[in-house]
Amino acid sequence: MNASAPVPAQTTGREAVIRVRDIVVKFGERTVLNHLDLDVFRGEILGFVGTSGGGKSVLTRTILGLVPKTSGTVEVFGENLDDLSERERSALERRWGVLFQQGALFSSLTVKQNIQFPLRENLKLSQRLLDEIAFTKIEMVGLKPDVAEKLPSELSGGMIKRAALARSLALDPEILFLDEPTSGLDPIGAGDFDELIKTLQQTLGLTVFMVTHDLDSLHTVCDRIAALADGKVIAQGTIETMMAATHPWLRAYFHGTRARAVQAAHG
Ligand SMILES: Nc1ncnc2c1ncn2[C@@H]1O[C@H](COP(=O)(O)OP(=O)(O)OP(=O)(O)O)[C@@H](O)[C@H]1O
Repeated sequence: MNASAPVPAQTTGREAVIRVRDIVVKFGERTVLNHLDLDVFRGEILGFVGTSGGGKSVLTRTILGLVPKTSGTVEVFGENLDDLSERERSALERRWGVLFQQGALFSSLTVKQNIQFPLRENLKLSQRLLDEIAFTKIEMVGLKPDVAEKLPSELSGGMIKRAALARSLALDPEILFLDEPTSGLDPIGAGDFDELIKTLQQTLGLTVFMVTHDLDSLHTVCDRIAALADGKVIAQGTIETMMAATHPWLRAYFHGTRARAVQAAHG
């Protein structure tokens, strides 16, 4: 780990399912991630916060292999992603699910077809089994069965998020990546979605990497938080650790007006 963000004692000895080491990502002259280290431990919900435009999505996309890095390593399930053959890489990718910020459902496909898309791409299953799985996932994310035949344009924002979540769960992943899952939802919808994430983590044993700005989510669902500023993880630990941190951005974020209101609400 870098000197500014030592791994807290309570996390040592746990299995890191994602291990990011010394990652540098540059776009032209601009360095977005600057020798960043991060661990995500099995079974936890890690909330990833940071300055706006600081590189949270870039880190997520780097872990997923969607952004080329200048240097550093990403290990997932103990495998260095750079060392994998194409076949090994596809097998590993089937073990994670991703929920992008806008849901990113295929607009011309029904919810059922969207959920079945990754299944068809990766497995050879009968239509009966495909339907059974789609309906299980729809139920799992708290949607009614009649949503199966609807197009994304016929759904509310909250339903689209749930449908996209159902698709990201199609292949029974062990890790779930969520990019600002509650953005665009009203507070009640956001609270319900947080609760759903927590329930899924507990019932499915998921490890969750969640980029968020939502202080309610950090308080209610995250086991641990990591904060990004100046291209590095500047602090990590529980919400109490974050609140005790002295970095100016962390102080502003965790002690601002909005933060005080949220703390009052969560006792
Ligand atoms: N493909 C790209 N090419 C060039 N610059 C990029 C690219 N992707 C991201 N960036 C830049 O990298 C920086 C970090 O972007 P990123 O989207 O990761 O920030 P973020 O922390 O997720 O921000 P926010 O909280 O506002 O969503 C931004 O300055 C962005 O413009």
